[in-house]
Amino acid sequence: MSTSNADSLVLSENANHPVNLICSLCRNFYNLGWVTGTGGGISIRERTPDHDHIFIAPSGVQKERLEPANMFVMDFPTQTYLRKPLDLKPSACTPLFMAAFSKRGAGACIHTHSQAAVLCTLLTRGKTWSIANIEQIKAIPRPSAGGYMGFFDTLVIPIIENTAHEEDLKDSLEKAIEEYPDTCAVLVRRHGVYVWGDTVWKAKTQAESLDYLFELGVKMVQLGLDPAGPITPVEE
Ligand SMILES: CSCCC(=O)C(=O)COP(=O)(O)O
Ligand SMILES: [Zn+2]
Repeated sequence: MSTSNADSLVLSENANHPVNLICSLCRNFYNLGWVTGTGGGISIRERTPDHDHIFIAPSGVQKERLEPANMFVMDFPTQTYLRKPLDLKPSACTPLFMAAFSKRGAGACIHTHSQAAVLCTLLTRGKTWSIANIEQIKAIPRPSAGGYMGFFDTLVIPIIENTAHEEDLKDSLEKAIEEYPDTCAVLVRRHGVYVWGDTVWKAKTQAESLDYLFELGVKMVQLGLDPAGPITPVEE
């Protein structure tokens, strides 16, 4: 069987090729309850000395059943599609993924519909969600200091309001990215979260750590504890 130039962009035996990673990670995310019922997904940017490509899954498909042949490939510098599967549309999250690539130089961006993320947005009517003094915060980067957050730091994640259509979140997500220069994530009220990282593995670690913190934060509120409150002194 002959293969077109465009198909060669998505055909690889390498498990770490972006299209293969999108398929395997989406199955992983599905099992975590992050991308059920077609919601959520991931986009990966591949920068080499020869090219700068964005790999995007199709819209409205069950993300745990993706195959490499379903993938869109965009040339990042010209923002034109190099590969467009017939009868499919690129993810509605594409403008949001592009914001993370353009404004943060991200290597991957993950969007989840995790219930823990959604619950955190419902526990406040404010524009941020916070948690403090939890070990897992140390997995979250703080680019302004050139490293990672510390145990005694307060993690603040901006929350934007949901819109009728995913793509209409772009302007408010970009605004949140600018207003919170240290953040690696933006929560979307009643919807989920976007998390990005310098590499696909950093994006995954950060998404897992944040989801752990979201779930913990929800449980703390259920127990009457303030996730962003001070450490209660222990008895001497
Ligand atoms: C029930 S999912 C609604 C759309 C959405 O929020 C989402 O994250 C999935 O968008 P896509 O276009 O990638 O299917
Ligand atoms: Zn979504």
